[in-house]
Amino acid sequence: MALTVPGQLNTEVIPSWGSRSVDCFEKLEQIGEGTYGQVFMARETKSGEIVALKKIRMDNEKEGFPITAIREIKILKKLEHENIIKLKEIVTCTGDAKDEQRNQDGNKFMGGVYMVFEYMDHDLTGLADRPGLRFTVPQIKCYMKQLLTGLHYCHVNQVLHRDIKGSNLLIDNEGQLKLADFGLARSFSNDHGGNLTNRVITLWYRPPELLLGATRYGPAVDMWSVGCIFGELLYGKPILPGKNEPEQLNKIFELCGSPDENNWPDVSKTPWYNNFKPTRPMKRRIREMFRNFDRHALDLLDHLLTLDPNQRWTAKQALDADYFWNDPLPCDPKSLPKYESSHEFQTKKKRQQQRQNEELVKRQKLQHLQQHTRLPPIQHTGQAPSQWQGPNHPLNNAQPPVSAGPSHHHYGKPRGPPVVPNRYPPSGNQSGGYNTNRGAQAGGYSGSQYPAQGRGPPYGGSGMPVPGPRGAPTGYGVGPPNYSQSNQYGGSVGGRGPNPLGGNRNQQYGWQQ
Ligand SMILES: Nc1ncnc2c1ncn2[C@@H]1O[C@H](COP(=O)(O)OP(=O)(O)OP(=O)(O)O)[C@@H](O)[C@H]1O
Repeated sequence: MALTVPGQLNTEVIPSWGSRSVDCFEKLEQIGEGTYGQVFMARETKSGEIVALKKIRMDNEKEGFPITAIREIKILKKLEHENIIKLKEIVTCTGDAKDEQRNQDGNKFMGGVYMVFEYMDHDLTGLADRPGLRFTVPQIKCYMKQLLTGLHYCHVNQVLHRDIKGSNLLIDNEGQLKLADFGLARSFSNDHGGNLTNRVITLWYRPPELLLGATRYGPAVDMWSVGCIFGELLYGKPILPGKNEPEQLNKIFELCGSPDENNWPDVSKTPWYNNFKPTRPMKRRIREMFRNFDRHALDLLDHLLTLDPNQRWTAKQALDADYFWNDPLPCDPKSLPKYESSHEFQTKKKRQQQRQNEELVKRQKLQHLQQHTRLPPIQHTGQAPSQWQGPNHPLNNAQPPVSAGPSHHHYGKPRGPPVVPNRYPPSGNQSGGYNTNRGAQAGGYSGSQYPAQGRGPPYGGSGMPVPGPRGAPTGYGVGPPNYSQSNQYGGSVGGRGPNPLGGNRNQQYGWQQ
């Protein structure tokens, strides 16, 4: 692969791409399963290097190679930055149907096209789901800073990610965080019509302008998602877990206040405003809900979760926030503890296994009860614990079955139920007063307000998932975003003067030593 200086665009074409076979790799285990295809951990046979292979799903493609994959490859080829996942090469496999059958569970790959990525030990959702794991404040600052630095680089280079969420933030055991899954990303440099799809970004992380039907938008959409991730890291669980689009908007308005011409000039011009405007004014409650957060954290959160996309902080503004320049400073990524690998796919699988075990134990107990109810009680003394009652038994570990949060794709249907038990340890305000149990109707919408499914513009009131661009590429329009491209994203990440605590904001956001 041609080398470029990190932080610069890679404009060279790599001629060898696609010329190698996937047979150069040995499949180790599956680490991801997405809308897009499966992801495997694999070893390159010759060098022994561990990589991640993402199989490009072709089964639904009548029209050849999927446009989303072409976009992802094109965008990733041009981005070169330490906080963006590195696409190393593309490999192919021409296995026939018989081979595919035979290799289904073996260590060979089936036919198709694979993207070869550098391997990352965790994704943020998988890592945060580890029982007993507690992120420290310097650690949260460290991850947030890397997320913002990577995103700033994307935006400077006129790329919108459009699917920022925990499972797309990969972390290695050196503490490096990298943005991944550019399947919904798009370059907005040569578009001049502003007709982009609004059916992007996983529901819980989707900004109000998209939910209100905007098709002219810019980097601010990613910044809303960053706000949701930040809130989640501090609060310990997703802060806006809507079940469907109307409920999502309602949750946003309950937390951020209802939009009006004062706090969001021109909101009434968004395509679906009249369908979804709240029936009563609602107060902005971020500072009240999260009142126990550190004031700098609260200030950053407040600026990220700003309703008006034009007033929402950019990645550069966020990197300049006092939060990152006051004690405790972000830690050096290398100083972070090393954890056993954890990907959302695996933690979910483990949980599923645990739930199955619990079910089995329940059924066995019930059977046992049924068998013995008519017998005199027996005293069990000195008996070894059964395989279901040992110290590692799930019942003894008392872990509630948890939903992994929304990581299913984009089109309005988050993975997992809406009420998600706390998956983070307390690191901010645990008694912050944010009531996730408030129902969709609590916020002033009348249920009848939504057009019936299939009628009218936006969403059916039923909360049914809406087909999205991966399934229907027609959703992608061409045209520029309507946000101003003036200097905001024009330069390198500069700071705003010396860090009072010794760091220098002009030094590319260097780490605390
Ligand atoms: N380079 C990598 N190293 C390690 N794990 C990875 C890598 N790339 C992806 N994964 C794992 O695979 C999962 C799915 O990958 P990715 O998001 O790229 O696929 P997708 O099909 O677009 O999934 P989704 O539909 O959830 O967005 C990630 O959440 C992550 O856990």
